[in-house]
Amino acid sequence: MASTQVFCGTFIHSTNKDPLSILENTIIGVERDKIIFIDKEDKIKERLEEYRLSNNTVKHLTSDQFIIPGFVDTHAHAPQYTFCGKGMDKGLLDWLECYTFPTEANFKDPEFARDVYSKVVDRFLKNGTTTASYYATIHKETSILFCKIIDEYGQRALVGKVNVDQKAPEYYIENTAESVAETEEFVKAVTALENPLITPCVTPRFAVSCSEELMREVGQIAKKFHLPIQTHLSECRPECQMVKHVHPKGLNYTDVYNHAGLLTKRTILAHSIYLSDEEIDVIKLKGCGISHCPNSNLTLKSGLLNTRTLLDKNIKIGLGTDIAGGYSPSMLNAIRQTVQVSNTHAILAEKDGKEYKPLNFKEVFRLATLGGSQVLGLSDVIGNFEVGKQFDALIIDPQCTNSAFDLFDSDKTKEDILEKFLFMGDDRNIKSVYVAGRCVYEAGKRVVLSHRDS
Ligand SMILES: O=c1[nH]c(=O)c2nc[nH]c2[nH]1
Repeated sequence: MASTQVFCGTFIHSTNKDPLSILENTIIGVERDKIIFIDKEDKIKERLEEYRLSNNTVKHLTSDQFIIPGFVDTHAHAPQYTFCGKGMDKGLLDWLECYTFPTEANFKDPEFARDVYSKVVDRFLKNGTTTASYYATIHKETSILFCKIIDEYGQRALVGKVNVDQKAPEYYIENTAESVAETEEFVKAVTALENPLITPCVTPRFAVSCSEELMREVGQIAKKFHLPIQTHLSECRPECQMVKHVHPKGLNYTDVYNHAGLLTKRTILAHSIYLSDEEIDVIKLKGCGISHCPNSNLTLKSGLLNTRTLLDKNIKIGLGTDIAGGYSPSMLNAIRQTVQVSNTHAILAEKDGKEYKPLNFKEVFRLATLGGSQVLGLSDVIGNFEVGKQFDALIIDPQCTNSAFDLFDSDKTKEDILEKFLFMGDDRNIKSVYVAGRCVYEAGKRVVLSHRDS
């Protein structure tokens, strides 16, 4: 069985019960894209015989290295990568007008789009993001081109052609009927790529820039083709006020989406900071997931999501970089900023004489992997290491050349080393990136291998 590989060493992942489960001296067998066995290393001989495999199929990690699941970025605006790290002086609504809409308008041009989109996917893979839920732009053709680029690189992704039919500049607005028709054409074109790793995602930008009719119509497309939906919800106070003004029927922000049929088990709601208890109940009832994007929320001065409260209510939560509201395309940054936002809640609570249990690094590691897979409706497929799931994984090398951090004798356990990597590591410590069992990136060199090369 030439397409079977066996990885041998330490694996660290999360389960529903345990945010950090460390499997030492372990072997994981991967046939094509799927995990076919997980066993102790002392069973290697039996397993190789059972599957008629030679020793050459075994990849032994060094004693310092370990394997974790690939990161899942639940919210990223791919076209905004061009101004990532710039333009952090404004709040959301001015930022959209000043930087975002003018930049996204450029994606009408396929040459420009190809260059930027290739760099985004390359960067995300280098940073260990094996799955991303991307927003493209309003342009159908270059949104399809983006999917073809993701296909070439072998990343797993949800991708949305964005819908905007109001409250945007004239140069970046669609006619409602055209937006709906092009969304369906986009869905059909992406489906025709026949890449099981790429899912079209219905993407009404947010309630400010979408009419009720547009939201209803694209909601119907999601229903007809059984697709996920992504949008923004309650990101900052001026935006929440604006929604009341634009949709004046007296509904709260969440109900504006609910009445349009946009809240489903496969809806990804970015931000969701200023929700009332009633809104949280609706989100729970509908089974939607929330993408927490702390870098963006701090950079655009939007607010501080109370992740602990939502987790206590069993709402699905994943993390997002939200480039370029967030200035970093790395999920390691999203992990760190999630911890900092949670700590800020604890500081504020203490000031008010209240108790607040901030998230620890293990819980946040789970949000960046398994949590993200739940938010994207992919928890049967990815998120951790279980027999039957696909092998999306990162080989972490804490002792690589130019490592971003140092280890000391006091760093005794794999848990210590994972913690250091999550807070101090960077892409130099990510040695290899696997998506659906394929190595799509090796440190220092890109391996462009799509699923079609099998
Ligand atoms: O962070 C954000 N980025 C965006 O591009 C956007 N559009 C609507 N709402 C948004 N929020």
